[in-house]
Amino acid sequence: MKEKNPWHTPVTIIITVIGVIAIVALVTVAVLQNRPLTQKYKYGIVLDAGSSHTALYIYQWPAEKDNNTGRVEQTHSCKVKGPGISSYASEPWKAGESLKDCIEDAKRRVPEKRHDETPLYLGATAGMRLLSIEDSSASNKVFQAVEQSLQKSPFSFQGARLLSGQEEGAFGWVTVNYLDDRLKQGLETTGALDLGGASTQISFVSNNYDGSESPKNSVTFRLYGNDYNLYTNSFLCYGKDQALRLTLAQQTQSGPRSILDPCFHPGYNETVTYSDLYDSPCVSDRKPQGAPVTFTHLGQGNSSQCQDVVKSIFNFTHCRYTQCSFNGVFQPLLQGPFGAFSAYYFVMNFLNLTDTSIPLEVVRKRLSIYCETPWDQIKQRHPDVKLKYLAEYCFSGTYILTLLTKGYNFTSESYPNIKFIKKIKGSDAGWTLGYMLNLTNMIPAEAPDSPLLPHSGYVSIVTVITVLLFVLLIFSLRPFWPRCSKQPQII
Ligand SMILES: Nc1nc2c(ncn2[C@@H]2O[C@H](COP(=O)(O)OP(=O)(O)OP(=O)(O)O)[C@@H](O)[C@H]2O)c(=O)[nH]1
Repeated sequence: MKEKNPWHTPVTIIITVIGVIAIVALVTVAVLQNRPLTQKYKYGIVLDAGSSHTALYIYQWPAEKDNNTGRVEQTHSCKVKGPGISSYASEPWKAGESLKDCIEDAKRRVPEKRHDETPLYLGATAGMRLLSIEDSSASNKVFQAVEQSLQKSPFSFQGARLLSGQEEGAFGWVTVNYLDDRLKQGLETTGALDLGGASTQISFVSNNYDGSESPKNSVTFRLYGNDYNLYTNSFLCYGKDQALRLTLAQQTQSGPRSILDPCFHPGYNETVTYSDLYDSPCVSDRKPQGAPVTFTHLGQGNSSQCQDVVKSIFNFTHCRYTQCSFNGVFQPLLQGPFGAFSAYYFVMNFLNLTDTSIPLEVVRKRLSIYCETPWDQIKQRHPDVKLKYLAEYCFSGTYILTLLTKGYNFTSESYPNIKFIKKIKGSDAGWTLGYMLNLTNMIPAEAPDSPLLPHSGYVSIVTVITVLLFVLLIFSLRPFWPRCSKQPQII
């Protein structure tokens, strides 16, 4: 006598096997079909041809996600050796040559098969703005030389052009807010403070600015379905190197043989050529007549006098708007947090003053102690720092505080809203990323449709439904289940 197990009928076995195969097939298809493609990247390269130097930035983003925010990141940067391209006005070909090492570097960093589809841009800022004012033919020749050089690269060269101060300010603002993921989420935006060598930019959104007062300061954007009315202004000649020229020009108007500069350390002593100092459109019209060839630049290290001489390069006397920053330029009320980058960061970081929760008065006191320190001691303390940078930190720190408080009207209350930053999530703060995002149309005007479910959600739902179907199938086979009767089936 043998007990017959109903599960062993051929029909049940076949249905069970098919059921199991179906489940495995369904889950496999769900996983494979919806698996993110093996990550392929696209690349973009931007050259920032600044007044003091040129830098190359490489960006990358997942190939199938061009339109999504927060996905473009800087993977590498290369500092071009030598000065900015505007310094090659008398030998333009050298401007093109100077870029070659960084282009070679980029060729190694970007996968070879992506070279020809990688856009390459060069944007020139205040140094070239000044050169084009001074000598437009020389500036054109420099642009031609860099274009010729970049056309020879394997990348897809999209041209070299001069950015307006407004573009520089606005793209810096886009970069900061893109990297902070504020645009896509429609969050309150961060203002951008950029201090270059030859110009400085301030850009922010203010509720009391709709662009009607001083329309030249207005830039409007529609990004991810949100409208922004941005206030931006670029001050040519108020980057830190040109501002230093302005203060030195102020102190040498009578054509002296030596000056005792309160913004340089006691014991500092350098010979400066008048023609070098006045070789910039920012000061050239003020060159004193009959001055000797050189003057001796002596340091005094007197912070309050330094503040006075720095203040004197700003004009606060006329304002034809409801309110102004300086030099008669309109500025609405400051609003929200601010990111301050480029030289703001280099200088305040060196001076150990990036913490804006330190009261402004304490910051001033610390800077004044630093300025009063003799030059020999400063050099001993910082043997590895480039002497040119080292000599100027007292001036630069004083200039930054004066620009922020007297120029832009930051107060003890609003100063903590400033954050001195170099990078955000690994990418340098600056105009280059915003410029590339704009030219590659990577920030859509309207919010992109997001997928209904993430990949993992989709796989989980298919798995749950499949398991439910299997359980149903098992229940539908109830007639074949072994009965719970005590009577074994007799064959
Ligand atoms: N201390 C210090 N200063 C730096 C460093 N790199 C650049 N600078 C100086 O900081 C200032 C601003 O530099 P950048 O932001 O590169 O300015 P830029 O692009 O040359 O100038 P613009 O054309 O006006 O935008 C210049 O005076 C530079 O000489 C650094 O690593 N340390």
